[in-house]
Amino acid sequence: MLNIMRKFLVNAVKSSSLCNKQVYFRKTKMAVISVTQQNCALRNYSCPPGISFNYFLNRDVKSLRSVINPHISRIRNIGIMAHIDAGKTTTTERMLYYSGYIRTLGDVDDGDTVTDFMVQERERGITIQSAAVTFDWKDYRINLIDTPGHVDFTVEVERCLRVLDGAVAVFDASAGVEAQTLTVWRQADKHQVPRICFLNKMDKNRASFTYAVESIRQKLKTKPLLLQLPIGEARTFRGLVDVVTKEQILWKPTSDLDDGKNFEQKPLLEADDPNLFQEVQDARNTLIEQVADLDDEFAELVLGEHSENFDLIPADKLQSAIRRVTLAQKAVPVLCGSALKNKGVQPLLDAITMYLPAPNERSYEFLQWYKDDLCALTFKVLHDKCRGPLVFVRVYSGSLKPQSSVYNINKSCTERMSRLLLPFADQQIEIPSLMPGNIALTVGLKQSATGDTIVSSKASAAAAARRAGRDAGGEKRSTSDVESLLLAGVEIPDPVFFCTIEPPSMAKQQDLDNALSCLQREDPSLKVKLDPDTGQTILCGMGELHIEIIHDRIKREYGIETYLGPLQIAYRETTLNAAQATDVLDKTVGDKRHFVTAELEVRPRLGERAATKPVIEYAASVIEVLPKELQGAVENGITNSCIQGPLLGFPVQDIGVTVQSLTVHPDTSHTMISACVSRCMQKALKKAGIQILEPLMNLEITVSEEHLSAALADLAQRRGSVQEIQSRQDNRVVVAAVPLAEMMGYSTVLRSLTSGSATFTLELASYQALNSQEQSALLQRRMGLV
Ligand SMILES: Nc1nc2c(ncn2[C@@H]2O[C@H](COP(=O)(O)OP(=O)(O)OP(=O)(O)O)[C@@H](O)[C@H]2O)c(=O)[nH]1
Repeated sequence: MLNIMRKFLVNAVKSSSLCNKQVYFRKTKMAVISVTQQNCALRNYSCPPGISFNYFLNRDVKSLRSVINPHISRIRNIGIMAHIDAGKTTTTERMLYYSGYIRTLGDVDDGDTVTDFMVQERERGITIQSAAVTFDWKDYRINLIDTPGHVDFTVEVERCLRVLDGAVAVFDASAGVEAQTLTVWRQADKHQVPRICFLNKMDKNRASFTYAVESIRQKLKTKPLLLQLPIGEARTFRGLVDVVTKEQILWKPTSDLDDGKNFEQKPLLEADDPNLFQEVQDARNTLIEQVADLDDEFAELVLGEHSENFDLIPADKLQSAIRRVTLAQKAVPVLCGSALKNKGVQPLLDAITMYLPAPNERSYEFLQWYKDDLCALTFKVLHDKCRGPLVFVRVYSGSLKPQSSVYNINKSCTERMSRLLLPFADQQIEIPSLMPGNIALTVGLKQSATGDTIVSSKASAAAAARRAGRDAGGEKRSTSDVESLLLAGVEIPDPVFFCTIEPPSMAKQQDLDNALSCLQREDPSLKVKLDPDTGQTILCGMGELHIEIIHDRIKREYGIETYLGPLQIAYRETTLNAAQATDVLDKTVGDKRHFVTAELEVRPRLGERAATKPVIEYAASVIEVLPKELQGAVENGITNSCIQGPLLGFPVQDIGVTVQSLTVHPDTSHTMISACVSRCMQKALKKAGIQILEPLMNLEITVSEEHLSAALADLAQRRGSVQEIQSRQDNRVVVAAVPLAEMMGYSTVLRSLTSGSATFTLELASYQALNSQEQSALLQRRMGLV
């Protein structure tokens, strides 16, 4: 019955070896995994041999299966997002504990949390993959996704955001808004995800509620609604006051167990603390005014019967109005606490159910085309050695059933799904169906990759495509246009680093290819290609940490010891000038003569921002006579020639192309047209002269005053230009632009310069032209001359 509950990828406990080469390690305390077999059994990471799953269930872990498909209004699909180290995993762990799904509190520093289950996550104390867990809080089903904070895994955050209805942004209350918070906040804006803010780490020495709120207001350009005030700060932090109800919540340790389960909730009286009482009174009045400004229904109530005395405004009316403005993304509720010290997480859970939307309160354009047919999105793939790929799906409409066939629009294939599982905390429960709004794991889908759209059949995809086509305002669209309307894709930024990867022997090449294709299905930001000159496999990633983790996973999960070549920068090429070229192709294959002449002009598109696809135009004389079906062949030829630039083989970007003349013999195949156009393009690009572009990064370093000058001196040697130095509490934040080529191994250097006290984030800003000296030095290096 419960035979499918097994934790995936949890051989972590068996491993205690450490990766020697570390790009990013957070804590010295994390040096060795300390999860013992005994811990493992208690935490139920996996089922040890000889012990049935019932063994675990019969102990006091909450029964998980009372309601498999709760009413949609009772579901919350929530993400936890933040800058690295803000405390997402610790907060998630507390949520699972207070909701009764785990019986011991895990700690990221001890490497035994539920959601950071990969070996690398536990060793390093960082989240790499997003993890989805399901639990119930009061009468609500919460599907929660803990996302990574490190900038190399931003794509992972974005693809999760698509399937979320709401998010909790976690902040370190001593740091306020940090670099990566801004990135994930922008992503959440893009996907229009309503949010609440949780100011974590209120127990830390330099924690400041006021500072953190101010930084949210200024840097995120949003309206914070203060729903709580802290009682005490830093060492004295001991509780909160609920501004809406004016109740104080004080955590009191009972005996020697301070797990935060016990707290006292009672009205705050003036006699308790007159200053705090007044502060709460003022905060409530401000909150009421703020909400009334944003919500007409509440404004009527405030201006009508309660205009004389805000105290009489019922808490539930204020809560409903806060919910409306949060859902409309006009403002963001702010709560506070300390996950590590077990304070503030239960009110946060209440706020999630109270203020964040249910799936049916969100509007998704594509739903109208599916009506009640199945529409689901895959947002994560894991590979389980026994069960094959496990694909996380979110159902938007219709329902999913095990032992059924589904159609994958992206891959244009029908697949059979064998089982459906709910990822309840660290167990998986088999379920008979999955209804709209809910999230589950599927077993059996072999082709589906992260980001695919799943429907019930090819016919249902075609019906949705017809409806989408009709809704396009009568405008005629191609099948591919309509299909793209049906899919909610995630833009994947181009990788900035690459390196060669080689198996220990040729015999292992096939295994390596299989491992890489599995990893690519899990992680669309990982690109793998073949070097056409050397035949070597090239791994392209979002950063040093990304590539290092992939290398490590190939070794641990697939048992292949690979060799990585030196990490290289993914440069780009563009043209310096405009140039024209002509080409003629005249080939007879069998009894068919293929004849094409092409004349093209290429030119730089100045001011364009990393437009990887060339902008193609046609001379009037060409467009008048060129049949639509040949246009595709011409454009393929142009686009393909931009994949590898003529100078160093890097992609060509920011160019415009005009097809000035084209003659095609009637029997000519499309492949021959593309080949001729492509050759013509290569000639034109060479004539135009190539300029190499290098990735320019936004760098943000948080460093103490004491180490500021050392960090700045080092930056100057790296062609870095400092744009701003901000103050963040006692620290300085240096905002700079630095070429990526100068940042290799920066974490090690910064660590030694600042005795490990500084942190930094690096994010692609743009591409900049190398000057002629730098360009010729690079050419010489690439040709092995220096
Ligand atoms: N003082 C204090 N430390 C905390 C608190 N919450 C988390 N931490 C610590 O902060 C560090 C980071 O915690 P995590 O929960 O891993 O943070 P995260 O945001 O999940 O990190 P990534 O997923 O790697 O981005 C760990 O050392 C935690 O013990 C808190 O409330 N107070």
